[in-house]
Order: sequence, then structure tokens, then C-alpha cells
Amino acid sequence: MNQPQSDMYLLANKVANKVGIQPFPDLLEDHYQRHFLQAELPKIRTSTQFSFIIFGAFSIYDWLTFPHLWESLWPLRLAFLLVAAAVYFVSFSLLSAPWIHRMIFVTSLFCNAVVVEVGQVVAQSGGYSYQNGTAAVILGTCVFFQLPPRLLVVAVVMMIGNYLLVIGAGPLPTDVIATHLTLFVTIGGIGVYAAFRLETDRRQQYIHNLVLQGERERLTSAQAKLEQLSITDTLTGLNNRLYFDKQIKLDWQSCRRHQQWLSVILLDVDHFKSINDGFGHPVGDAALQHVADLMKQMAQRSTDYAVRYGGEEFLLVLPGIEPDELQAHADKLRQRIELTSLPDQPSLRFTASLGCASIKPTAKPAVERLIKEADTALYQAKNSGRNKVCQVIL
Ligand SMILES: Nc1nc2c(ncn2[C@@H]2O[C@H](COP(=O)(O)OP(=O)(O)OP(=O)(O)O)[C@@H](O)[C@H]2O)c(=O)[nH]1
Repeated sequence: MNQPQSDMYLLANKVANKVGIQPFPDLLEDHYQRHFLQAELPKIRTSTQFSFIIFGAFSIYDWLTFPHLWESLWPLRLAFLLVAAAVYFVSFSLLSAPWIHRMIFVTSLFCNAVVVEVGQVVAQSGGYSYQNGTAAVILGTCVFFQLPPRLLVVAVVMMIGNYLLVIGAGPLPTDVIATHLTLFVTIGGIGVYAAFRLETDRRQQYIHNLVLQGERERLTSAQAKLEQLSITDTLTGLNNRLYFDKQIKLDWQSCRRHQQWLSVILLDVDHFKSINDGFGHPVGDAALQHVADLMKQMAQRSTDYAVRYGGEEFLLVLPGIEPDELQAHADKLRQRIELTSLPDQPSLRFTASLGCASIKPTAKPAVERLIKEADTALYQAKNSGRNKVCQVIL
């Protein structure tokens, strides 16, 4: 199940102040198990390999210390090594984090059983109790394998119980067994406490990272929204002058590289003031939105774009369009404005004047000149009776 990341951040924020040993709410716990423990697996794998080495060292120790018992000890040792190696292989090659924990749990118990059995053999023949091996398995299970706390407590209790069952049946005297028990409970207690602390730290670290990550993503998306807002005209949704000032420089470079024309159409609504005066400002706004929509429709290629350049002045930038085509394009736009009306104001008809300019960009940027010439053409269109298109080619 793939929970949206933002939900995880919300959940993490909710539990941030009360992280302890207890599992998180369901979704978060699942996420923690999958993502965090998966990252811990290399450490668990190393610990497991390390415990193989320790087990091997104990076997050599047995062999040197009790050579006369080796005949009864080695089948147990070998059986354990084979089973543990198989479990190790299956767990780490085929299984994911929670299953690896379960496998380690079973293997630790099995390891403990072997150690206790070995202890039994040794104890029966020479009074040596083998409590150190059992203590080492308990400690190793607590410290190395990062078992979930509840599983760990069960493992430790079962290990001590197993020792009591097997060794307690004889031949060691009760006071010796009591001493061993004290040792196991102390070591198990310290181990479980350390494991609980580690687990709490891990959970806190996990929530902390999630909260930070959420915060970072929130800021990044807020920043992206702000950036988008800063280059957008709120009334029409078109890009604004700020966007134009940046983008036109890139268009200039691109057209120069490809030796193309850079063309613009500057549009000004005719007698716009009279629309405001006659129909009211909101209708004036709607008229501007209507023009913006028509401008957007005329920006057909991916490199074309429309800009609200001033109050009722718009700019259509058409990189790569030849001057011949530009005139026709502008005239089409002029006609659309003339022939369409606002849905809510069918009686309102208005026109616009358009000034076109095209330039073949040179090494020295001259965007101001391009716009100035488009403005001159627009001025001509206004002066020659409005609802006209005039053109300048540089
Ligand atoms: N409703 C509305 N009006 C605006 C907006 N921005 C500018 N204006 C108005 O646009 C009008 C522009 O008027 P003028 O520059 O005198 O030009 P005009 O009436 O269009 O006349 P010509 O350009 O000469 O055809 C002014 O009255 C501004 O108040 C806007 O966002 N909404």
C-alpha cells in the first residue's frame, strides 16, 4: 500500500510529542517498518555474520577445553550452524524486514537451545555449567539484532526458561542455578533496557526526519507557488511583465542561435475607458479576461506565450514566426476580438489595435528596441482609426 507522503507527514506531526516504545498508528507503523528497518538491514546482516564468528569461536573453545566431550558436542554445533546458515540465506535473500526479525527470533531461540544442550552435556560430565554461553546468546540477541521490543522480551524469557527446564533438571545444585539465574536476569534486564532505549531513539529519529522532510517539502511547494504567483497576473491568469522580462532574453538567445525571427504583437483595447465608464469596472475586468483568453488561444506553439503588459495592454510573443505570417496572425486576433462578445454582455462589442514587430536577433540584445517599434506600430494603428494592425520589420 502506497500512502501519500503528505499523509505520513501529517501523522508524524501528530505523534511527534509522544514518541516512545509503543507502535505508531497503523499506517505510520507500516511505513516505519518498511522504510526505516529496511535501511537498518545492512547492520543486522553484519551483526548476524559477526554472531556466526562468535559461535565458531565458542566451538573452538569447547574443542580445546573439553576434548573428551567433543564427540557428543559437534553434532549439535554442526546442526545449529547448518540451520542458522540456511535461515540466514533465506531471510536475507528472500524476505523483507519484519520476516527477517521473525527468523532472527527463531534462530536466537534455537541458538540458545543448542547452547543449553551443550551446557547440559558439559554439566553432566564435569560440573561445568556453560552459563557464559547462555548469557552471551541473551546479550547478543538484545544488542545485535534490533528485534522489536515485545519479540525481544519473549525471546529473553524463553531463553531463561529453556535453561531452567534443561539445566534445572540436574545435575547442578540449586544455589548454582540460582546464581546463573541472577546472571541471566541481570544481563537480560540490561539488554532489554538498552534495546528499548535504542528502539525509542530510532523511532524518535524516524519521526524527526519525517517531520523535517514534510516541513522541507511544504516550504519547497510554498516557494514554487510564490514564484508562480510572482510571474502571473491575477486578473487574467496570463504571465506578467516580470515573466516577460526574463523570458524574452532567453527567446532572444534561442532565435539568434537558430537564426530565426523574433516577433511580437502589442495589443491595446480601443476606448477601454468608455467600457469602464459605461458598463462599470467589473465588466471592464471581464472584457480584459475575454481578451486574455483569445490571446491564449493565439499562442499555439509551445514557445508562444501571452503577457499582460500593462492595464489594457497585452503582448503576444511568437519566437520563430516570419513577418509575413505575423501580420496574418495579428489580423486573425483582431477579428476575433471584433466579432466575439462577452457571454454576460452580448450588447458590449469592442475592438483592439495591434502593433507588430519582428527582428532577427543579433549578438547584442535589443529587446527594448523591438518593443519600442511594436509600440510605434500600435500608435500608428490607433492613429489610423483603431481596430487596425500595423507592422514594423527591423
Ligand atoms: N476594469 C479595469 N480597468 C483597467 C484596468 N487597468 C487599467 N484599466 C483602465 O483602462 C483605462 C485605459 O484608458 P486609456 O489609457 O485612456 O485608453 P483607452 O480608453 O483604452 O483609449 P485608447 O487606448 O486611446 O483607445 C483606464 O481607464 C484604466 O483605469 C483593470 O485591471 N481593470
